[in-house]
Amino acid sequence: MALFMDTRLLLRKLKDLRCLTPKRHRVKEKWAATRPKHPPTNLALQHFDATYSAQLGQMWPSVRCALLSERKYGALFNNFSQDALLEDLEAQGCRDFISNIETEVQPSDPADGDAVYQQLSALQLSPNIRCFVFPRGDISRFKPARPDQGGFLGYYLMDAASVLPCLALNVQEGHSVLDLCAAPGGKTLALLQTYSIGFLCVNDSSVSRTSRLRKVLRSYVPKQHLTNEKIRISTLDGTKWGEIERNTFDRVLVDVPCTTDRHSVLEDDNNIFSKIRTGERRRLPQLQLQLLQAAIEAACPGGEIVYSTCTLSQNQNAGVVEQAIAWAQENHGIQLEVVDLRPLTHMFRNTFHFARDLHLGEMVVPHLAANFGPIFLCKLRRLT
Ligand SMILES: C[S@@+](CC[C@H](N)C(=O)[O-])C[C@H]1O[C@@H](n2cnc3c(N)ncnc32)[C@H](O)[C@@H]1O
Repeated sequence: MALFMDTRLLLRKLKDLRCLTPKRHRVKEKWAATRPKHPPTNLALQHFDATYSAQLGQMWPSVRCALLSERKYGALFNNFSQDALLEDLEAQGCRDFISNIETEVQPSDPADGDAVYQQLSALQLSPNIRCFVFPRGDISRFKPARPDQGGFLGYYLMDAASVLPCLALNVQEGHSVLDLCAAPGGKTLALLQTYSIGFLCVNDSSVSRTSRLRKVLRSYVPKQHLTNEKIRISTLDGTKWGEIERNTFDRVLVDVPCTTDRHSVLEDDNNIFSKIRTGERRRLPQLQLQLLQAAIEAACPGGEIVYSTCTLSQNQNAGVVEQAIAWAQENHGIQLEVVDLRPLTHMFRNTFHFARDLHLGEMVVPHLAANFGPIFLCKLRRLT
């Protein structure tokens, strides 16, 4: 009997060996017929090779390599969970990169040390946001988070650099905050960790993504923090926000749709470089501009806006911000100042690889030893 089974197994194996099947009898596998001739991931890479080699010069080959390699995650710690996870995470060898800044800030040049420390004390970071990462060069993965006794998950896995726009937003006690493009909700969750927000408006034009966001909030945040007095969730077109609520919010986060560079080179599904989405992709800078304009109008005078993307593209980053600043001045007499985020990048320079000498904003660039990003962020303050 055993001999019979072995023979059958052997025969099946032999059948699998294509080299033994005469060519005329070979059948093309199904995927070969349905796979697009030009997979979107290839188109994305071709596009990036053309634009980023010009934009990033010598840096592009190493950034490209990191972009194509496995990304690193951060575990956004959920302060609403009852689980004693801190020790567990630390025992795994990871650390909270935000509270560990004391050890990171060691100005190599004592001459510029004072200036850096002055800037650091001026930069009040949103309190209570904690995000754990494995050390530089360590590519260990986090286990999926488990629910605590109350059913709340202990951490949310996301690109650790995505926390930077939330930190830069600098939410203070009682602030009213608008998260204009919020789904699936990683940054909303980070903002809620501050416990400081007076009222939070969460919006995303996509109904399906907003339901994911609701699910995320239910899995991490107790009901008493999600009452109508504290939070409002909407599915409006964010570009129209200026027509709904002007001069209202102390803080506005506008984390716009973009070419999501990392996703675009790795996943064919839902890829903005697929042929049928060419028009949508070309219209992105215009949509991003309209969303940033709406965010500027929604902020109150003195209020602050953080614009963020997950692309390296200059057109979708500094290009959009420049146009929005000019538009606000010319059409609404709104004066904006660009807030210097160098203290923030200095603070986290041991965790992330930042682009050097951008003329506007800051950018986390993927790097094999610290494979986070890309994340671009630029902070504006309304002076009028
Ligand atoms: C980069 S994602 C936001 C990610 C989110 N901030 C987070 O941290 O999980 C961009 C979002 O913008 C939304 N979006 C696209 N067009 C929009 C519009 N006109 N108004 C509002 N949201 C829009 C998309 O549905 C998408 O969820």
